[in-house]
Amino acid sequence: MNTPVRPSLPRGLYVLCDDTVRPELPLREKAAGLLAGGARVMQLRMKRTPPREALAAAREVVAACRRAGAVCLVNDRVDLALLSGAHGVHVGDEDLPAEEARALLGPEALVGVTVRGLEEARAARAAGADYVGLGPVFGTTTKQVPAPVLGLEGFAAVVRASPLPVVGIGGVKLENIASLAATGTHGGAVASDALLAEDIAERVRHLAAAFDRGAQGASLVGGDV
Ligand SMILES: Cc1ncc(COP(=O)(O)OP(=O)(O)O)c(N)n1
Ligand SMILES: Cc1nc(C(=O)O)sc1CCOP(=O)(O)O
Ligand SMILES: [Mg+2]
Repeated sequence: MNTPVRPSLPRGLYVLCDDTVRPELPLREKAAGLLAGGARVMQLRMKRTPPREALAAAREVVAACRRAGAVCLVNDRVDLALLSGAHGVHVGDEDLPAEEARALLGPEALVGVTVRGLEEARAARAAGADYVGLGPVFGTTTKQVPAPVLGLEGFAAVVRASPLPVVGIGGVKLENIASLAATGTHGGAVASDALLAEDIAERVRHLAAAFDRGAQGASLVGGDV
């Protein structure tokens, strides 16, 4: 019998293909720009797209990610992740619990969970999550987040102790992503800084390179900020 193979979450830049940022630009065009810039992991975040359109968009974006060799996760919607053949899902407090997402998607799916601190990261691990999204690291206008800004030091403290790979989110931009990476975090999630750029692909290239530079520094000095 074959053992199920779950993809690993690529390290580095994690992009959000988000319908709340620059809503006039179709998701498929956002995804095309993000992938042209070399995005290796993409979360499709649809908060304002009606269900049938969301399913069509998910199928299109997942197919584009698979052609490009990128991992595609659907935000919130386990049903859409299943129907579109996504690699997995990202869930938070207002979504299905991680255990139920895992039960529906199976052992080959990636499941990410939003956390606000270390205790929640430990609980996410116990619930079968593969990684945690930890934020908000910095202030953001993309979403009203019901939690205080962690700042780099607060974020780094959780990264050091987390039992799961951490993806930092919230206000991550070109000017701060290298410092974020220097905490030793597995990834940095970016929505507006990539999607509001005139040239999305070029911005993604710069963001990914800046993360990698910061991570390189972290590995040289042991990961402390
Ligand atoms: C990588 C990552 N981390 C956290 C979140 C936030 O998820 P959630 O708390 O479910 O909030 P919404 O994104 O659904 O508004 C995320 N999406 N991605
Ligand atoms: C969707 C989301 N979740 C957050 C959290 O902290 O849970 S912050 C956030 C917004 C991320 O967008 P931007 O890169 O534009 O700040
Ligand atoms: Mg959610």
